[in-house]
Amino acid sequence: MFFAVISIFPEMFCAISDYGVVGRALKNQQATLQLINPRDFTNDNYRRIDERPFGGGPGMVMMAQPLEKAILYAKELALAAGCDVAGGGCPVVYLSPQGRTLTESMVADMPKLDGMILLCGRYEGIDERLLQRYVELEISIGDYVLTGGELPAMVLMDSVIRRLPAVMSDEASAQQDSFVDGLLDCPHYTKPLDFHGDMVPEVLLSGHHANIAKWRFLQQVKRTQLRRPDLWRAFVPTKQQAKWLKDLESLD
Ligand SMILES: NC(=O)c1ccc(N[C@@H]2CC[C@@H](O)C2)nc1
Repeated sequence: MFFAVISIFPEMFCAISDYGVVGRALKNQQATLQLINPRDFTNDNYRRIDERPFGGGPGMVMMAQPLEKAILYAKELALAAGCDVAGGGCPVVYLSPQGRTLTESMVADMPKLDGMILLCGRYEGIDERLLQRYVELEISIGDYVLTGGELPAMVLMDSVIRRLPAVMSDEASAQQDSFVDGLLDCPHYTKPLDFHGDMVPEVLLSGHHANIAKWRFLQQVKRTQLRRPDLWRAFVPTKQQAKWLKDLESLD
């Protein structure tokens, strides 16, 4: 999957390109990451990419022209990478608090894309005319304001790349399925068996996989009911899960 990032701080992205599952996926070319700095598309000696806002007010606004050139260059790279740019296979995505809040179900659909061009703003934001002309999808990672779109862009890429078929291991994808059906995750345990007298739940040591699956599911249910009643109300159990739910009162 192709990713192009437009940012005045491209160095920030080593936080995902140099570590862990995502770093490995990029190294193995299971996903590609092109970093594009709008400053390289300026014509003046100061490489200006921001200006004072019309109408006054605090701060600076990112100018349309350097970003437009950077977006057009990103589209060329996407084309060269085989993305169906004209057919919407590689949307320009703007990260902002005004966007649609990112959810796992949105993430689940993204690997179907050929790629994404992620536009990261700084200062007070980006000239509205650039956004209206080029942005196809506006995404927020939550209802709070950050100093830039880079961290949201990395959150988005991490959530998508980890779900690419070649990246996710088998047992993780099974786990992913249970999680993505709208329940919170179950508790996890590993060595040592005894942590300050806190022991690992017996069922997890039993080797009885059906009982373990049932216990984990009921733990997810309990946790979701307690912490996210909104998710619980929307949850639709499978036939097997519905059977397990009948035993909920027997949960330890
Ligand atoms: N919640 C979010 O996903 C989010 C995204 C971007 C952001 N800040 C940038 C800086 C200027 C403007 O481009 C928007 N804050 C919060």
